[in-house]
Order: sequence, then C-alpha cells, then structure tokens
Amino acid sequence: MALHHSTRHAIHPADFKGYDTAQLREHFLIEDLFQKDSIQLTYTLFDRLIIGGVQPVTGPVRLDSFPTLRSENFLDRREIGIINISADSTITVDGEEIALKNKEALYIGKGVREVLFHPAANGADTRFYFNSAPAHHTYPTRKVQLSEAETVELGSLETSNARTIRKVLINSVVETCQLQMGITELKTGSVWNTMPAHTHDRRMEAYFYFELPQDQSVCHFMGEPQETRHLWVQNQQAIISPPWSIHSGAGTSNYTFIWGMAGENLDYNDMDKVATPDLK
Ligand SMILES: O=C[C@H](O)[C@@H](O)CC(=O)C(=O)O
Ligand SMILES: [Zn+2]
Repeated sequence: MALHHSTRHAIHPADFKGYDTAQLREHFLIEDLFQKDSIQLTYTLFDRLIIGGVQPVTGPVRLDSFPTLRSENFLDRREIGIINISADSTITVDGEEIALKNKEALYIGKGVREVLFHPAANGADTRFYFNSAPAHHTYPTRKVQLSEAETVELGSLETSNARTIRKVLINSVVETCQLQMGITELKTGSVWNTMPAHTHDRRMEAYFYFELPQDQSVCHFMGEPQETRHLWVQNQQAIISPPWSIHSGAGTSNYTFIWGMAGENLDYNDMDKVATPDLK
C-alpha cells in the first residue's frame, strides 16, 4: 500500500503578495492527486484540512494513518468526506461494504478503524476525492446520494455563470463536526464559478476541478479581494484557499468542481461577498 503525503503551511497574506507563479503553485496548487493503487494527500495547516485522492486499480487501497497524524488509525481524531468521481465502486467501512455511484458521497465519522477503497468490478477507472478535518465528536457514517443534496441554481448564461450547486455534506442533510462539501456543475457555455466572489474568514476552502474537457483549463483567482493573483489549473487538480482569499475561476469551457470547507462554523451562507467592480 502506498500513501504519499506532504504538508503545506499556512501563509500570511502580506507574504502572499510577493509570490511569483512558481511559489503560488507550490503553496496553493495540488497537481498530483491520483496514482495507481495509492493515496496521494496534502495536509494543509489551514484548519488542518487533508485533501486527497485515491485510485484503486489492482486491489483495495486502505486509508492508513501516516506519521503527521501520530494516531494509530487515520480517523481516530478525524472525520472524512469522500466523493466518487468515476465508475460505480465500493468502500468498506469497518467491514460494511457501501456502494457509491458516480458523484455519490460518503461521510465517515471519527473512530472508524478501517476504510478500504475498491476498484470498480468491471475494471473501469476508479477515483475517489476526499477532504478530512479534525473531529471531536462521532457522527454516524452516512452515504448521501445526489438527489438528497440541497440544490440551488445560480447565475445566468448572460453573465457566463449559470451553474447548479449541490450541497452534499451540509448540516441540513448530514451531521458533521466541521466538514462541508458539495459539487458545482457549470452549464454549457458558462465558465465562471463563484462570481460574485467571496471570502469567509471563519472557514478555509479547497476546490477540486474535474470533468474539464481535454485541452481546456481553468484560470483560478485567489488572494485578498483587492490583491488578487491567478493560477492555471488542469483537470483533476485542486486549490487550497486560505480564509482571507477569494476563490473563483473561469474555464476555457464549462467543468465541474468539488468544494470542501472546514473551520469555525457550519453556516454555508456565512460569506462576505465582494462586489465585482471592487475586485483588484
Ligand atoms: O463557500 C462556498 C463555496 O465557495 C462554493 O459553494 C461556491 C460555488 O460553488 C459557486 O458559487 O459556484
Ligand atoms: Zn467559499
């Protein structure tokens, strides 16, 4: 079993201002989330969120602990939200097999000892994306289907931001300690996510871009609203967004992304919106 991990430190916005392209990418872009038969994860010091990808191919991949956690099992002091971004597959949680279709989510609470990710039965490409945050209470493990998500339609084709936001792991649907996760799908011809942009000083956020057609990219904007920078993001890459940063992107086509948050509250609507003409 292979688990590759790295740590990203929390960055002060005054430092961020001086970063060049390479530094921005080193600190905020996660390029390599999927490797055959392994877990690739990034431990960020922003709210200690773990951002990871799993690609089981020849057999099940186990969610093992790793030295940074200093815990026997990965979930001894954590909760995790997992979304299947590929073929229908299964995850075993302490011996119980749970089937997950494409875009279905699984919340697993603190204290579970063994999580196994299985390759799809028909040999199809299997990939899971996950976020994990520290937890101090055990909430039950629960699968959430897309139809159970709190769904809102936002934006319009005229402003190139017509999109469907599915709040999947949200406190009206499932109980969690810190985690919130959802899937936002851009309509054909729409390219802007999260515009008007916002910050939420009480929570950090991670964006994972996928379903981006070949040869297309997303230009992701981050930074304090009056001091923004951009990063070019490719399919199946993620961005770490500090609490002080906007997080908004424009694609060269439409695409889908998974957002995940951890921090001070579970109030999705706790956002400080920035009027678009005020961005700099
Ligand atoms: O804090 C919430 C997150 O940034 C996302 O839910 C926003 C989003 O999906 C969108 O507007 O496209
Ligand atoms: Zn946000």
